[in-house]
Amino acid sequence: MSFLRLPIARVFSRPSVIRASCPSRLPFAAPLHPLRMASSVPAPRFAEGEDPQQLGPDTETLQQQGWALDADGMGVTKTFHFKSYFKAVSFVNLIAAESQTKKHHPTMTIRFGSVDVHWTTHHPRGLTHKDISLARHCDNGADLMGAVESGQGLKCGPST
Ligand SMILES: C[C@H](O)[C@H](O)[C@H]1CNC2=NC(N)=NC(=O)C2=N1
Repeated sequence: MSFLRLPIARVFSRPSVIRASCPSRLPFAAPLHPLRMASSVPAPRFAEGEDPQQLGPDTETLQQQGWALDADGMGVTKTFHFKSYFKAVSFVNLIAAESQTKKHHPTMTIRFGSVDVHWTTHHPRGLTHKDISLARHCDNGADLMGAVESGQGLKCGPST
């Protein structure tokens, strides 16, 4: 079978598009590759109308920048670390302003010295170019706000 000749990483990262025309199959619309069935490695699942040829490589680049794909492949998350609570909140405000402009809003969790950002698209369901582009905006904004490596962020107790 031809897929057996593909490198494992390529097989596992092959993206798929969710077919909104068949809602009863959601969220399991993407055909699972036999090798991925036994694996927990997620693959991106793009919303109807998105271009997987374009967004597949873009998503891989985001993953290389520290963004993690949700288990269902329909969202991306990253934690940004800061040396002060004020910087963390300022970063959130920066993202909030762009979100308002683009009419696309992340889920953000502010901690003492870090912010978790999660992007997904609800309508149409799945990963879209908006998620990808705003995730990139977060990376740029984090640089602007002086984000640091995880070990260097402000900490307050073991769970923060
Ligand atoms: C009408 C309005 O633009 C939509 O409801 C927007 C609002 N913000 C949103 N944000 C996100 N993350 N996903 C959406 O699908 C979404 N939809």
